[in-house]
Amino acid sequence: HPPSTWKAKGSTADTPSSEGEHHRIARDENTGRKAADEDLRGQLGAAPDSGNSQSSQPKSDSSLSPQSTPKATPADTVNPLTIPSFTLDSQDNSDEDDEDNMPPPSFPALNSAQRASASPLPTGLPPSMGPPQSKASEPSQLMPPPSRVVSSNLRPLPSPNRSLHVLSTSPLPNRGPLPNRGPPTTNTLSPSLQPTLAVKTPNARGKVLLSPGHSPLDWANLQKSHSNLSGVPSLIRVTPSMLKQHNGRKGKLAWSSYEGKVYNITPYLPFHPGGEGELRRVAGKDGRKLFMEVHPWVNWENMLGECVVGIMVAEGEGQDAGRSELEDMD
Ligand code: HEM
Repeated sequence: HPPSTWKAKGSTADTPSSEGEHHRIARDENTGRKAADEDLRGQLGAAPDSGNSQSSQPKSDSSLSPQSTPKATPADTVNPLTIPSFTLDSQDNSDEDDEDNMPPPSFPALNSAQRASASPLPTGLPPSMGPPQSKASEPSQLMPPPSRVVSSNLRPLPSPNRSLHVLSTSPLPNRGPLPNRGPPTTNTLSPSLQPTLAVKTPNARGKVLLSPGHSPLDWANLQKSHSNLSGVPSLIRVTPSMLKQHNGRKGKLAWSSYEGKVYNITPYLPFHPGGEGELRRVAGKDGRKLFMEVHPWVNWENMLGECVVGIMVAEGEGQDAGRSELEDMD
């Protein structure tokens, strides 16, 4: 800034302006008009008469040319229009004038979020549906790529024993309910449907362990062999007493009747998925009711097709009676 002495000289006190306050301050800071003139002479090349620190400041200002600086001349000959104003107020006023001449600032600002959201997106979508392009362009705002699947991070597959255990404890689909072998917890079933006896499960898994070579497939293959599994040379007529005698005990065969047909269940005992003990319960008697309570979906005709002994007849009409009748006919 120019020294305050320039203000005192350039804009005289008789100039009515808002700079009067500054001029008074300038005069107060200096010793008077004489001292100010001495400073100006020093600036114009005249011999300085003192080492005043304030007089040296204008020398350092390269913008001040002695030829263009009118302040060395008497104040009455100076054209006020050519005198630049160095006061702070003048400088501020000039800036304000420049700002006044500038167009008003845009509102919202050209780079504001309001303007960005109000302007249509290049995709033509409404702003609410458009992707946050400005944010998406920043790498920090992008979704992280999916982590690579490493085999070591995967859970180990269940062991074969574990998978078998799960399968055994859950009901198989489309196979109907499992038999209730324990004591009844509820009394919702009719008395006829409730099991009369509690059946022990052969193992903790609730699945009967069949001996090797006695799987359902083994039984199917045995039936396909068309070997006579009935234990009789030909179909016979079976009386109720005859059926009762074949109860599978003490080395006797196990017969069971189903809807008028008599089957030799003896060879099927080790193949029965429900266990030999379960199947023995119907030995020597009609097993249809118990059979249907446990697994009505099982086709006993196909399962025991090669085990047919004969047909149920009334007492006194059994094989012996029939044979005698045939003998009588002969
Ligand atoms: C001769 C007559 C019978 C035949 C041909 C027979 C056949 C079968 C067959 C094929 C299965 C397997 C069913 C499946 O997996 O869906 C089975 C399971 C079963 N059977 Fe029999 N059965 C007979 C009699 C009986 C009787 C009288 C009882 C009980 C008193 C019984 C109790 C069971 C039980 C509890 C199962 C379920 C085994 C399991 O799911 O682990 N079965 N039977």
